[in-house]
Amino acid sequence: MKFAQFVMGPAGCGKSTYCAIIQEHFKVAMRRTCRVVNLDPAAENFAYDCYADVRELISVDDVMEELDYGPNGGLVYAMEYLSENMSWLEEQISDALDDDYYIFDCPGQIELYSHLPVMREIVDMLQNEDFRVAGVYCIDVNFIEDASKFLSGALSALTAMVNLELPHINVLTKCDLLPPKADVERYVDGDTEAILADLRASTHPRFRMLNEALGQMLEDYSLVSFVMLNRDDEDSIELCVSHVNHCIQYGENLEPEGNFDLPENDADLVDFDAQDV
Ligand SMILES: Nc1nc2c(ncn2[C@@H]2O[C@H](COP(=O)(O)OP(=O)(O)OP(=O)(O)O)[C@@H](O)[C@H]2O)c(=O)[nH]1
Repeated sequence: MKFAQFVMGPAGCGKSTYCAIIQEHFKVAMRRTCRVVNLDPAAENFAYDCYADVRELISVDDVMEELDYGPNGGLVYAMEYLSENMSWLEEQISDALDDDYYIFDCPGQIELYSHLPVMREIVDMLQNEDFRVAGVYCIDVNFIEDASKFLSGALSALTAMVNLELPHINVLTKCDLLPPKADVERYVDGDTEAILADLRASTHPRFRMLNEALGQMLEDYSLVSFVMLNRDDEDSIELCVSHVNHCIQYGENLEPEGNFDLPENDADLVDFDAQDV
């Protein structure tokens, strides 16, 4: 069995940064390799060590230049091209061995998860290749400062979850930017009643039944809980990794790999045995 995270979320929510943080955590804290594959043909730059890059197959810039498409049409064209040339991606993962771990950094456009088949096709291919895949949906914590924004974010996460049918984790990114007294606990804890109370106070009464139906649906799908990720807080990174790994059952009984340089000072060693998976 091989393992993978499929990292999704709106443009600019911090997907690539999330991938870099997790790759670094694997390397330093767990001393295991984590290969990150860029699946965004519109990506510009990223901080992780990229194992394979879809832009070697096709980039949105090339599509826009050669076919005179706009950025959104170019992205859809590029992803459909990837779908027709799935052998490229199969080739990139062809040397994956048992217990290998991959992260796929996906494009953000919602239509790829709502009504285009390509992301589902990629997931199906990975599962056929013996990958156990977790869907990781990133939402910028700054965009859930009120209940209606939270509801929009949760519904877009639900779209991806329903479409891909993967074990699913929602991650609130950029928590280092939260002001000290920010009140996001109710969203993190999945307190649907508190969220509905906020919605009742902030939206017109004619939306009351709709809001309550949406709140009920989120509760039914257990979608109102999120893991907070603060890149400056190692405990929060570890918690996030352990949530994701728990849902794909990665890590039990795995030894660290022997090919990492150890820090000179033993005190710098991170206690990877304590990882809570
Ligand atoms: N302070 C802070 N900034 C972050 C964090 N994550 C991302 N950013 C910033 O947010 C911006 C977007 O981050 P990316 O990681 O490129 O986001 P993305 O979702 O991959 O973006 P697209 O690929 O364009 O959809 C960059 O300027 C990052 O430096 C974080 O955890 N903390």
